[in-house]
Amino acid sequence: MTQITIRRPDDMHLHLRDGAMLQAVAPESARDFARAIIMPNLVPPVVTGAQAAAYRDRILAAAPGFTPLMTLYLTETTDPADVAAAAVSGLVKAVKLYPAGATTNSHGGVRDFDKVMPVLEKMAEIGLPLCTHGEVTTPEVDIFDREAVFIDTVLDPLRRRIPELRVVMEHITTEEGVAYAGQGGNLAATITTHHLIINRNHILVGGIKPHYYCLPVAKREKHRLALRRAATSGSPAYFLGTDSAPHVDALKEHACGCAGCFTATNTMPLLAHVFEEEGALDRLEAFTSLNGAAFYGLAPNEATLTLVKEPAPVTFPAKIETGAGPVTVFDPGFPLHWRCA
Ligand SMILES: NC(=O)N[C@@H](CC(=O)O)C(=O)O
Ligand SMILES: [Zn+2]
Ligand SMILES: [Zn+2]
Repeated sequence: MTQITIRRPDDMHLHLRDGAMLQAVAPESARDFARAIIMPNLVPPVVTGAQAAAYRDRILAAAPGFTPLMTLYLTETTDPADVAAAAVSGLVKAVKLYPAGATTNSHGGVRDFDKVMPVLEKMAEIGLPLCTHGEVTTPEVDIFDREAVFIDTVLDPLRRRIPELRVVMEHITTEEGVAYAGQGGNLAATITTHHLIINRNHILVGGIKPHYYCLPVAKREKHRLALRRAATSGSPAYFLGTDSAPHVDALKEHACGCAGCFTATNTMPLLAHVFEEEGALDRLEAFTSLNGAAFYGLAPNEATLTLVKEPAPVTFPAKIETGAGPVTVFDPGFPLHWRCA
């Protein structure tokens, strides 16, 4: 097949940042995607409905025609009434849980779950999903085990406490995550583009590759293969959340480099490549354009996106320029023949 047309995709986990970075990266997503669940880990974070409304306006100004689906950053002092009002008005589509210290700008996140129970109970009542960065921060737990330990010691107990809570396990990276999310029902998971392509060897073999470093960190090959089976299965429990997370090169190529891969520019061609490799191009649309919308109770987009396979490799810019400095575009390390028409 040399061409495929699908419903216009949605990115159910996206970092757009703010200011000059927002101006540069928002059009990169808007080119191919209709909507995105917008992560709230700004500095300072998007905590209140009023902050989400103001951030939404800044995104719309940077990418007219793109539909940002806003989220709130859960803190131990989040007001359940403010969350409920922002959800009922249609402004906010989810609340994001960052265990304190787990990832970029997560220091204001949750330490004591007892303190957020009233918010979570309210969310369960009104059907507002909780998106989780699913890694424990316990220093003793190995970084490659932090997702699996989170599922056993945080997520599963939480879901037993509030069975009605709708949960999206964000950016799963392990076969444990695939299996747990596969229970479906009020549970689902996003999978990133880059975790379908790289394993931990890509980060570490032959020299450290800072642009492949993200959180949760890529795992062993068997986990990448489990993610590929899940993403291409067609199961409604799995959908695309790119976690495209721009950091300027100066902060990636650094003695203590930031976590995040920037995939907004070439995600759809990369996914066409992956799904073609798996013999599952007919299930690309479910992953990128149907399953996530269904979980969030949204109609799929009416507009379409056509992907074309070229005989010769297609090139993408190695970097995009932003007012804050250059940002390196994710390089899969293989020739890519797909492009968006
Ligand atoms: N994924 C990442 O490695 N980084 C994200 C944060 C996150 O999604 O955990 C970021 O905001 O930079
Ligand atoms: Zn995260
Ligand atoms: Zn993220």
